[in-house]
Amino acid sequence: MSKLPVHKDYKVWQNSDISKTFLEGVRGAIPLAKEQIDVMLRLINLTQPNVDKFLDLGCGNGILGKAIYQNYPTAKGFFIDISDTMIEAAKNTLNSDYESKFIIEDFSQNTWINCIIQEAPFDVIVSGFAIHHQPDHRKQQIYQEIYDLLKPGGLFLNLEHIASRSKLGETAFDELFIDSLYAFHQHNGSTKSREEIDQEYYNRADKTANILTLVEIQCDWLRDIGFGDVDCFMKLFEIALFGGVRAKIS
Ligand SMILES: C[S@@+](CC[C@H](N)C(=O)[O-])C[C@H]1O[C@@H](n2cnc3c(N)ncnc32)[C@H](O)[C@@H]1O
Repeated sequence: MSKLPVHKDYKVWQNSDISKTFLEGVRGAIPLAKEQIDVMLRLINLTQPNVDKFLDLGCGNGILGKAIYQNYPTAKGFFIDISDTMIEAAKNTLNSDYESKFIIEDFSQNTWINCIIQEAPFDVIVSGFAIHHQPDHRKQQIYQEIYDLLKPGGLFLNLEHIASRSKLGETAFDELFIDSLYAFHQHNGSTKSREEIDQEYYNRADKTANILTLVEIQCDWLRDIGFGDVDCFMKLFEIALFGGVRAKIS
């Protein structure tokens, strides 16, 4: 069973042990992680002939932004995260190969905009598994803030942990994730049993910080804000890649 402290909100990520546990023991076990990034890049390629500036919100170690650089190596990337451990990891991931700016900031308050507004507009804004810690009214405000930071025609993609519509979907997701974690840890030489992994999964410190919402509802919020081409582009049980394009004429 996990010995990490239990937090009730997104500030759980400011605990460096929790951030490290995610980076070392969970990120690599996310099912279909490579495919999610491939689909993200495909959508960026289809909508953005050029990417001058992108933002990775709740960047962790910068895995999503790093993928964008593969196709747009001259882009300027901005990486925001509340955790200094994560920002350090992002700096290490990206070295000095690319033009990057790293900002420690909390997007739970609308004042986060002040740290980045002078760099707007962005061609692309991505976020991975970060916004779901906010209550629904704040999620909607964040999506509006993201819309305002995009150029007309700019793309927002959220790779996110979303709610299941059914108990079956929830159970299938949990079982898949535990199998994937078990395989990942075995591959890395761990002797933990599947039951131990199962216990850690259900007792993990950041689980109580999740505020999951159906992807259909979140897509409707994006449409209400004015995003076009809104879609859930990929979904595997409780993992969804969804987003839309800021209207070209406002
Ligand atoms: C599950 S990790 C995902 C990291 C990365 N996006 C990825 O795909 O691997 C969630 C990240 O969101 C960050 N985060 C959560 N709430 C935040 C907030 N209110 N402001 C800024 N960053 C936040 C955490 O510190 C953490 O790095």
